[in-house]
Amino acid sequence: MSAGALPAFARGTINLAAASLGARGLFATDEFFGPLSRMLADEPAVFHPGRYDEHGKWMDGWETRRRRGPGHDHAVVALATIGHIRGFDVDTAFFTGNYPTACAIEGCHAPDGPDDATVWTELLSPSPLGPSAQHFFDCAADGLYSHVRLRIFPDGGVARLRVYGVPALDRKGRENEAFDLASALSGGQVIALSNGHYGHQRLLAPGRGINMGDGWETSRRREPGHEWIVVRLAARATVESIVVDTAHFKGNYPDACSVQAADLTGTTGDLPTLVTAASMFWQEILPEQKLAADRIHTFDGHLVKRADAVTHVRLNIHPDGGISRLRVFGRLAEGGKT
Ligand SMILES: NC(=O)NC(NC(N)=O)C(=O)[O-]
Repeated sequence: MSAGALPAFARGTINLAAASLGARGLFATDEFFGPLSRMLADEPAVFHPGRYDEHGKWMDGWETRRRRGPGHDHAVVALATIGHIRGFDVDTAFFTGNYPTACAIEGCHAPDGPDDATVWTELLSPSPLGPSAQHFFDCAADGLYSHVRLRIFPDGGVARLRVYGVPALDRKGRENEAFDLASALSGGQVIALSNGHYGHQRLLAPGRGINMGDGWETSRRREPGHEWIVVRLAARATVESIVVDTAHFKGNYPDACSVQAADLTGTTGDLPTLVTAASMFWQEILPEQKLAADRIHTFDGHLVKRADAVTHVRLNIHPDGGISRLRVFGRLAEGGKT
């Protein structure tokens, strides 16, 4: 596998253990050399050869002290949202003389947090780890998980733990209310786009962008036309309002935006390829609207045309630029699992 490439099990998933999505370290048996929170950072781990702190060598990850007796270390992570788990990346980047020799992972479904009575299910049996490398493990477990417990044998450092999974949409209590169906935490997902030169991964993330790198930004368009991005909603829904946030995009916010939508229930085949060709003809639900720099734009009832229930939306930006967040508020419709 080439550097940066992800295994097949990660396709269509998000990292449920990403701090930027809301995952948190809840407990660790020891954090002497490196706090658990560092293991959940989004950015790839780095190494600073001359950097030491009062505990020893500064390492970019969770690192426990050397054990001098029996036992092993473990840590509990609250996932960003409850989901189905497809696999893991246990990354020991830069841990060369202090990586654990093996790890194991368990999961539980405890929306209010695990306690002594919590039942943990083994998701990864003890598996060997090596120095400074990503270790991908697929996970065939059924069920929904809110937390994982990482065991390391006997001690040592893990630069990053990534838990690849698919968020489970919580429909309870939502039958009669509008909510953001594009949210990555509900299962909204970008499936195709015309240009993502400076990234697009955070377009559907929770919260506001912290800087210009926290959103979708295209390169400068040097020919006629415009850029677009297609989002699969968390479920089939009727759209009521749309929020387009240009936070931090000041010299490069798009001049205008528009939104189209379609119901692709029952469509089979390679959806990213299909929508690339077909989405330009989808029904327009928001006609072209002027945008402003660094601002939340809310387009509601009188602008958003009430379409039938849809499963996908296409945000067009004219002609190019950056959008920090897209939110698509709607109500659940019958059937049509996307
Ligand atoms: N050079 C080290 O990293 N040593 C120790 N770890 C840290 N972070 O200082 C250790 O004992 O594993």
